[in-house]
Formats: sequence, C-alpha cells, structure tokens
Amino acid sequence: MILELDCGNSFIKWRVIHAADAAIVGGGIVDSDQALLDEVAALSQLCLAGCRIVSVRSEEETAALCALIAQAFGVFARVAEPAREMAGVRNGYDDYQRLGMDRWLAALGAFHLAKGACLVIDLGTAAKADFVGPDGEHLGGYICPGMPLMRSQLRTHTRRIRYDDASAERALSSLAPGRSTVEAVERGCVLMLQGFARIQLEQARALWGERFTVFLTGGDAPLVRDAAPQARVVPDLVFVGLAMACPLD
Ligand SMILES: Nc1ncnc2c1ncn2[C@@H]1O[C@H](COP(=O)(O)OP(=O)(O)OP(=O)(O)O)[C@@H](O)[C@H]1O
Ligand SMILES: CC(C)(CO)[C@@H](O)C(=O)NCCC(=O)O
Ligand SMILES: [K+]
Repeated sequence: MILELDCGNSFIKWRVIHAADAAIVGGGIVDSDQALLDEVAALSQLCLAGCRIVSVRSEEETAALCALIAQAFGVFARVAEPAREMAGVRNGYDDYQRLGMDRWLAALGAFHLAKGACLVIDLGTAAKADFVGPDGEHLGGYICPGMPLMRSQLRTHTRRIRYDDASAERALSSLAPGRSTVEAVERGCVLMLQGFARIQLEQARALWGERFTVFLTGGDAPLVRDAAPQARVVPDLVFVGLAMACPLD
C-alpha cells in the first residue's frame, strides 16, 4: 500500500492505495499532522510500502511531516520536486521552481488525462487557474483568494460581518441577492468564484476555440459547477500528477 499526501495551505488530503492496481483503501481531509497520523493509523490492515507527498508548505514543515511518517509507519516519504519538463508538459514559469507544486502536478495530471489543451481550475484556500496548450506548453496561470480567504478577509476587516458556519452553509441554498449579511457575503463570494471560472473559460476559448478540456478540482469545486457545465470534476487531479512525478516501484 502507498500513502499519498497533498499538503495544502489549510488542509492535508490523504489517501492509501494498493500499489498493484491503485485501488483506494481509504482517505480523508485533516487539518493537522497529528490528525493525519491518527486517521491513517486507524485504517485496518494497514501495510505501507511507500509514501509520496506534494506540499506547498515550507521545507521545514514538509520535512517535519516526513519525519513523523517515517517514525509512525516506518516508510520513507518521497516528496515531489519542481521540474522544468515532465510527462510532456513544459513548465511555463520564468523560474520553474517558483510554480506551486500543487499547480504543477494538477497540470501534469490534466494534460495526461486530456491528451491535449487543458484548463485547470483548482478552488482551495487559493483559487488557481492554469493553462496547458495542445503541445504540452504550460502557458502560466492565475492565483486569487479562494472562498475561505475572501470570507475571512471580510470578517476580519469589517465590524459588522459576523456569522457562524451553520448559517453560512444554509445561505448557499440559493444565489439570489442576499437578504441578510450571511447570505450577502456567502453568495457574493460564490459569484466571485464563478466569475473567476467563467473568465478563465473565455480565455481558453480565445486561445483554443472549443478544442480543450476543462478540469475542476479543489474542495470548493462544487460551488462553480454550474458556471462550468462542460468541466470534468476530478477531485484527485493533484494525486494523478503526484503518481506521475513520484512513481514508487
Ligand atoms: N471535507 C472537507 N474538509 C475541509 N474542507 C472542505 C471539505 N469539503 C469541502 N471543503 C472546502 O474546501 C475548501 C478547501 O479546499 P482545499 O482542501 O482544496 O484547500 P487547500 O488544499 O488547503 O488549499 P490550497 O490548494 O489553496 O493550498 C474549503 O473552503 C472548504 O469549504
Ligand atoms: C498558490 C498556492 C498557495 C496554492 O496552493 C501554491 O500553489 C503556492 O504556494 N504557489 C507558489 C506560488 C506560485 O505558484 O507562483
Ligand atoms: K491543494
């Protein structure tokens, strides 16, 4: 079995797969290293042969997590590293090492699945879009605040915006103009995300006509589903790229 980790800015997504056929044994989302160790250890008949990690955290934080994993499960954790070119995709950044590894791996996974031009929209703590041309040229992308950041900036920098998580969830039953603070903020931020998605689709169309594949991933992907009906929702897109960048056998 292989332990796969996607360490984002707010959450760690994990899953355990069988080495032979990539069948999923278990998985989840946690908000701390300790919670990760607890959840993975709780899997019955756990028998890890390896571990691969993609992280957008600092090198120190990532190394600390690798040490914890070695200690808890006795496996070496292989960390995905930046590359100028991999699996037919050429990194489009002036300094390829600066491109976020989650974006790079999602782009690798997307080009592999699309076998042609693709647009990746990844909605997590940050909202990201990346463009890969028909020949595998990564054209670059965009980074904006995602839903959690937009919401918390409004809460932090205003006196009268305050509400709890339960009312936030209820507010999203519709996107009609809000008649309460929670509706106005939550729906407003969702419309921002949808606007982000639509403008990226427009750019992709300007570049490639109708000949491209759109991928939607990240925890908040469902919020823009309607704005991008043609998109393939692939929640584990980063893991697809991770397996390509860190083969373990
Ligand atoms: N089970 C879940 N646990 C936590 N967040 C979830 C879950 N399901 C959906 N979400 C949503 O996903 C968002 C976080 O997305 P994601 O996990 O992709 O972020 P991240 O990987 O930490 O961020 P980034 O990719 O920008 O570094 C939150 O806004 C949250 O509302
Ligand atoms: C943009 C984030 C924070 C999204 O997780 C991550 O991809 C990252 O830290 N990137 C480095 C900056 C860049 O991609 O240009
Ligand atoms: K992520």
